[in-house]
Amino acid sequence: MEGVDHLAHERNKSEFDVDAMKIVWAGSPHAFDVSDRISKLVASDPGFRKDNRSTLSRKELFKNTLRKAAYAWKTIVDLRLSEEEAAKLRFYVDEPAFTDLHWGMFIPAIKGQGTEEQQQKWLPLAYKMQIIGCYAQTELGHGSNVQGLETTATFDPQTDEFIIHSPTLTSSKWWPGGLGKVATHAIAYARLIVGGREHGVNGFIVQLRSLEDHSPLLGITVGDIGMKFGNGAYNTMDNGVLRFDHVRIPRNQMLMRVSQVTCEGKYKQSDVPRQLVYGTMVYVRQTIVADASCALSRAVCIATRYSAVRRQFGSQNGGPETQVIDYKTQQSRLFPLLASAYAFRFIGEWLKWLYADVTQRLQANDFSTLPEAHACTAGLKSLTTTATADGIEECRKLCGGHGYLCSSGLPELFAVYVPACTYEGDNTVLLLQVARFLMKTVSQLGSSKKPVGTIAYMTRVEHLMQCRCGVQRGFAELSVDLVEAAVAHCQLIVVSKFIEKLQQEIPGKGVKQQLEVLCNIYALFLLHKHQGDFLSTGCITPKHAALANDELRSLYSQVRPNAIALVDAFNYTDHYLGSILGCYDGNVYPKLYEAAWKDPLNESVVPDGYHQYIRPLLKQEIRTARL
Ligand SMILES: CCCCC/C=C\C/C=C\C/C=C\CCCCC(=O)SCCNC(=O)CCNC(=O)[C@H](O)C(C)(C)COP(=O)(O)OP(=O)(O)OC[C@H]1O[C@@H](n2cnc3c(N)ncnc32)[C@H](O)[C@@H]1OP(=O)(O)O
Ligand SMILES: Cc1cc2nc3c(=O)[nH]c(=O)nc-3n(C[C@H](O)[C@H](O)[C@H](O)COP(=O)(O)OP(=O)(O)OC[C@H]3O[C@@H](n4cnc5c(N)ncnc54)[C@H](O)[C@@H]3O)c2cc1C
Repeated sequence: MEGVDHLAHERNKSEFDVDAMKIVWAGSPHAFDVSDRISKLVASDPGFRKDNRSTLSRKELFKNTLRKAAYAWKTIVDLRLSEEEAAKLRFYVDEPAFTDLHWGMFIPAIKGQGTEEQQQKWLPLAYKMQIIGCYAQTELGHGSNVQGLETTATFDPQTDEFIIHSPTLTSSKWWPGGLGKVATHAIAYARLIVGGREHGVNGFIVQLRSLEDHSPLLGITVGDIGMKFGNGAYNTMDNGVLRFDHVRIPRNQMLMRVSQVTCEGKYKQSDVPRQLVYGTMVYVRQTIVADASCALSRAVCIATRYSAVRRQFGSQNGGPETQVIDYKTQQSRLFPLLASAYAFRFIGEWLKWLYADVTQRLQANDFSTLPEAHACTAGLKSLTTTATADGIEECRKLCGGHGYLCSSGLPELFAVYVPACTYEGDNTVLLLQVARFLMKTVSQLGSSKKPVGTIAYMTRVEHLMQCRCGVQRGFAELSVDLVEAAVAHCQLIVVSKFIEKLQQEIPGKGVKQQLEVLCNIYALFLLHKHQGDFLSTGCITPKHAALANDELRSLYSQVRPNAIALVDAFNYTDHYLGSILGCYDGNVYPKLYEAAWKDPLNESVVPDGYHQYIRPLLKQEIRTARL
């Protein structure tokens, strides 16, 4: 029945203060207030409805996304929302759109790689959305290998301009979000050529479309790259293709914080690492880690609530069947994902601090922690997005057949989320960067440069390196093992930062105890998953492994009575979850049944095509092949 909380009996079992946990999850009382207020604002506004997405054609879907983006912007302006509130509103609108790249990459690129003068010119236009930007780095032929990009930017001292050109088909920009139909400007990455000499890849601000009639400017060929995975999903985003035919831009539209070109045609490299050109990617990778905890927690919330509602087998003397959340196999699949959602939340908080710290250091020309920041953002982006994509799929399976319905919210969440394993850096390529960082650290062991921070533990491998006098086989030859080492390194960071979080003052009855249980589940689940490595390297004995498995079972039993409360702590509205299986009141079956009849296919009792195709079949009016 509507209005009845079918999960009340579960919520009454909770052993901790859920409201206090909501503050922990949000990060602070202020952050909770903003999140709670904005999520309810979006949920209550029919202008942000999203339950019809799966029935729209691509063009209808995209036009609806443009409408929503404009409506969101009007809401932000009318309500005078702060930057923080506006970001939260775009988050809870929950639809990949050109605004992700305008706010998530175009503006950060100008802030990170533009000079003060360039920031003063372009940021006000971007903040007022008087221009709409995208981040055009990837090309048809190159994405991972940035130094392989082929677009050229040739300086013309006669006119004090750069000539941006796509010399080959494979140099066509390909994938940039927002580029296909909306962006008026791009940060385009191209090989800088001055006086016939190449100076690597740099970013350039290029106008693509007229601000009067939105038509592509002279020399610009631009369009959408076509349908992507899933029906709705990321097809609300106009990922685009772009070719330049000798497009001229003023010299002052090369982002010049890292490198400069003077009007005389003199190239100057600031005394900063060339890799600062990659700074925007580092920034986005750390935001993607926080986003992983959001995506995984959404899936876990749906699967946990539904696992408490769903009963299957186990009826005694006509009594109720067993809740599937009580099966040990369901717990062993679900609770590590619940623990991971919390673990990724806290590592996302730490990574945000690390990024802010390295940014502050860079302003003082202190590059000492840049390699660690690169390795951590690359590795943790890879680790958390892989685990989250796999976790969303596992949550779909945890919901049985109904998990495969669009009304479960899980297929759409999976289809929108999985490109995170690729964009902002293919996850394997990024792990190889971590492996390179680890190997460089190992090569420096024994020198005066002692490993600190997240690699401090590596002093303990020093003796291994000294006794291992074997021939150093090539990095490429060992890359599979090195990638595994990189994953282990990142997992150690996640566990250690979860433990550090527990050293903090955490208010609320039973809250810290619950987080300790989740931290232990996260760590012991990893130990169980990789116990072969731990046993073969002598890190643990078989007895330790058995103890760990026993403890894991005990921990699952401790989580069980608190599971619903732990996902309630995410404080997601039913609108944001977009899932009948995950609805707050657990009133699943009536909602599933009602939703089925809303499908367009049920607009008529007799389906289109019956008279043309089925009736002749049934009436044997179609000549059957001679037997
Ligand atoms: C649906 C809603 C989603 C919501 C998401 C939420 C928030 C996010 C907001 C927006 C996101 C929305 C949508 C997604 C958009 C996605 C956009 C993109 O995909 S943009 C394109 C991304 N592309 C890449 O990531 C390319 C990956 N490749 C690279 O980064 C580089 O090519 C490389 C792999 C790092 C290799 O570079 P290079 O060849 O130049 O360097 P190496 O020779 O390997 O190393 C030399 C040296 O440099 C160090 N280094 C490399 N990179 C960095 C860096 N970034 N910072 C610092 N240092 C770096 C490296 O460690 C080496 O050092 P050393 O060993 O000491 O010599
Ligand atoms: C939804 C989506 C949105 C995107 N948005 C943008 C955007 O806004 N702007 C933008 O510029 N780009 C964007 N991209 C592009 C994205 O950044 C690239 O696709 C990504 O960086 C991966 O590069 P790639 O496609 O060249 O993959 P590849 O590198 O071609 O990957 C193919 C395979 O090769 C392997 N591989 C590659 N190099 C090595 C190596 N050295 N050693 C071992 N294995 C290797 C990879 O692991 C992978 O298995 C987007 C992509 C997607 C899917």
